[in-house]
Amino acid sequence: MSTTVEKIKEIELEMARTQKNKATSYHLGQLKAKLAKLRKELITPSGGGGGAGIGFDVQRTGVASVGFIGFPSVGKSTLLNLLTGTHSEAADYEFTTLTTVPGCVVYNGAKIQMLDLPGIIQGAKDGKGRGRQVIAVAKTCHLIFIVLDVLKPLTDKKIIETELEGFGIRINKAPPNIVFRKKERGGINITSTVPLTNMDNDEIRAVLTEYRISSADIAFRCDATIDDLIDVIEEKSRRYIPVIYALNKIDSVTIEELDLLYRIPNSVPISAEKGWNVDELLEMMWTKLDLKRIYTKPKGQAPDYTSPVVLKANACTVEDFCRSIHKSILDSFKHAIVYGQSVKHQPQRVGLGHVLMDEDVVTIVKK
Ligand SMILES: Nc1nc2c(ncn2[C@@H]2O[C@H](COP(=O)(O)OP(=O)(O)OP(=O)(O)O)[C@@H](O)[C@H]2O)c(=O)[nH]1
Ligand SMILES: [K+]
Ligand SMILES: [Mg+2]
Repeated sequence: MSTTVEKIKEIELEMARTQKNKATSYHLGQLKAKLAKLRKELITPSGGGGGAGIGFDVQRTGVASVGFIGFPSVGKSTLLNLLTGTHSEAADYEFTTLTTVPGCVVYNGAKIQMLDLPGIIQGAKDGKGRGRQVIAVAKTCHLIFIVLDVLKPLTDKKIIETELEGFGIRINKAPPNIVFRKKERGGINITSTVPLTNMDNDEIRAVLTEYRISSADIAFRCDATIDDLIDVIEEKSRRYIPVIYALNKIDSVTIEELDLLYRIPNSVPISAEKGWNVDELLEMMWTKLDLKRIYTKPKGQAPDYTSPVVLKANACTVEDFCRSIHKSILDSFKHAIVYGQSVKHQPQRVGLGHVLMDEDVVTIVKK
């Protein structure tokens, strides 16, 4: 019996050997689905526990978390220490950090947890080093800093992206716009609002057969690839997480080299050791986290701009606002009065379902 890792290697080899054409598309679709299933096997913790493992589970605090991923000695711990004032051992030898080290930064009034992690190496997702535990922690974060050494950013970037991808993390990407509904009967019904140029019916059929799906409605609303389809079928094991590339150690390159680095999308060149350009990194972090600051205004008083209630973009209704203060508020809630971007009239009376925007000012009126 070969191991899961060996089986994956065999399939990857076979895919590399198989030319993509009309005659092979069914076979390739089948291989891709098989690969996705094996990967899932690999990343599902055995023994049923959902935790990442000893030394990797830390108490989670704050409204959002940022995980640090990178090769050994790129400066992850130095960066954590700089941003949060925590002490995580930093040294010039690899694998200095062996567990998750949490720190905390308050930015725009929002408490954000930062998680320094051990370095990963190529093959991490297949169980090399502690890669699987490390990536499992990153998968629970709202944002990932991929920390790269500026002296070799592009090769490292590619390797790390592949490791995260293999673990079901989709970076800087929205979920594919595919509506997938499994049914008891009725066969496969495929519709699309745009021409599908990346896959043919044989490939789709192969994937569905591999997943033993015989009845489903599938509506493609984007020019999806077969990998997108698999992601939608495997929805539960996928996470769509924004990433910032922190290009560290810019104190060791020239201005000309720095200029080139700025062309990498979603990247911020920094020096964790010298504290250079940290403001830009935090600003981009804030943008990517997409948090909403809501200021409370007690009736008849000035708004409190010092300590906003911070909400996530996917949960920022008036109801979410009330809940995050105290759920008992909901019992006596009559309506809310809102000033800010989310309302047309200043102020405007709204109900629990109203969606708030960044820097809105809210007064809760009780029954
Ligand atoms: N020149 C320079 N060196 C840096 C910078 N940031 C970190 N270093 C050095 O790089 C080495 C590794 O730093 P660490 O912070 O331990 O790196 P790490 O990524 O946490 O390493 P592991 O925990 O082993 O994976 C140390 O010698 C740091 O002093 C930087 O901005 N510039
Ligand atoms: K180190
Ligand atoms: Mg470290």
